[in-house]
Amino acid sequence: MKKHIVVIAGDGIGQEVTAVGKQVLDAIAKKYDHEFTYDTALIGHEAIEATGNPIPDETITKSKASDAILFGAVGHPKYDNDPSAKVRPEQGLLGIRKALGLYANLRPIKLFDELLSASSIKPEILKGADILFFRELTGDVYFGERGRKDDGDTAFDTMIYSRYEVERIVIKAFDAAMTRRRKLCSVDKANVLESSRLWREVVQEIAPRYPEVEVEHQFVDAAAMLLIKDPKRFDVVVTGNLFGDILTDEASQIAGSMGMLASASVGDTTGLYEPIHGSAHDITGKGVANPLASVLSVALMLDISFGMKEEANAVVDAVDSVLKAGFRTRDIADATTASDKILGTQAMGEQILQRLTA
Ligand SMILES: NC(=O)C1=CN([C@@H]2O[C@H](COP(=O)(O)OP(=O)(O)OC[C@H]3O[C@@H](n4cnc5c(N)ncnc54)[C@H](O)[C@@H]3O)[C@@H](O)[C@H]2O)C=CC1
Ligand SMILES: CC(C)CC(=O)C(=O)O
Ligand SMILES: [Mg+2]
Repeated sequence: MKKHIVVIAGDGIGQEVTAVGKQVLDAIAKKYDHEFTYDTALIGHEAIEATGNPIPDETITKSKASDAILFGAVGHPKYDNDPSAKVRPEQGLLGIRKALGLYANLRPIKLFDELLSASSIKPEILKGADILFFRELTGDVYFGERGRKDDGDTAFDTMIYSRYEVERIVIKAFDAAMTRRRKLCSVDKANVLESSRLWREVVQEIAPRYPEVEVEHQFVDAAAMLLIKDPKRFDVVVTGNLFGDILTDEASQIAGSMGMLASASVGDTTGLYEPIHGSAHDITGKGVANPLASVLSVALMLDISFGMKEEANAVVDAVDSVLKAGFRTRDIADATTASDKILGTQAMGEQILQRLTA
């Protein structure tokens, strides 16, 4: 099969982990006789440095022409410590999501058994946890009106949702629940927020179309607690942009590390595949970042955008095999991991590639 992929590695460890993801794509193309062609594009801090714009038009044009996008991360400490900066790397990521209409962000939380002891949660609580988050990605407080008033001493961000925005993500989540354990948890803050009351209303309206799906509503504060107390109670979770952003970083601890969580952002056109983590300034350039979230993002691309189930499974199996062999990056190593099995980013990638080329 012929596919055209745009690689947008971005900032910080985005560069390091995406290099491994790209090698995995190459290995899959070779093993299964596919023709993957590539283009690269700028985003975030590196795009600001080169063009003054965190999301150059060229990046959008190339992305629109792609079959899929492999994305790394954006962010730079310079901006994190300068609240007054008007042009910011994160605008690049928000901008590409909006421009491509990528309204549904799928974040699977799946624990590899080998990592049971890598999490700070007790193994008996974790074992068997398997959650699929649907995070709405192009609305909410990230895209609502924001600004300052009273000579800059008052600031506001608007949490805003329209009915159609809620409907389309909720339908996707129900459809996914039908292919899984048929449980859907909708997370909101409807006891306080009007946008959440609209959200809950829409879920209640759509639910009768899926009589086989058991629906529950949780307030976001309680959902945050239940995720750690009893992660196995969740199957599909659907929520807004802000709540989904926060809850999935929390849920990464169910999978052992931020470095393990992949995501797929889909809408009506191309798909964008990225780790859920950011540019991780604290480890950038050290060669220790876990590349498995990028590798697993490639698996999601193969499956969701290209319909290559066998290839996707081969990538997930390679990750499983590497973990079974005891290899770990620093973030998923525990006290029992032998020091010679703790690998850097590229060495971990090599282990994956060895299995895909065997
Ligand atoms: N999707 C994106 O591009 C995102 C970008 N950001 C940006 O990234 C920058 C850093 O933000 P943080 O809050 O520190 O979030 P972060 O996700 O970059 O890092 C959080 C913690 O997880 C660790 N971590 C993340 N990915 C890892 C990996 N692959 N392997 C091992 N450890 C890993 C980091 O070392 C850090 O201790 C900021 O500028 C922020 O705006 C943050 C989140 C998402
Ligand atoms: C720029 C942020 C919205 C990125 C982020 O934290 C995420 O998408 O998870
Ligand atoms: Mg996030």
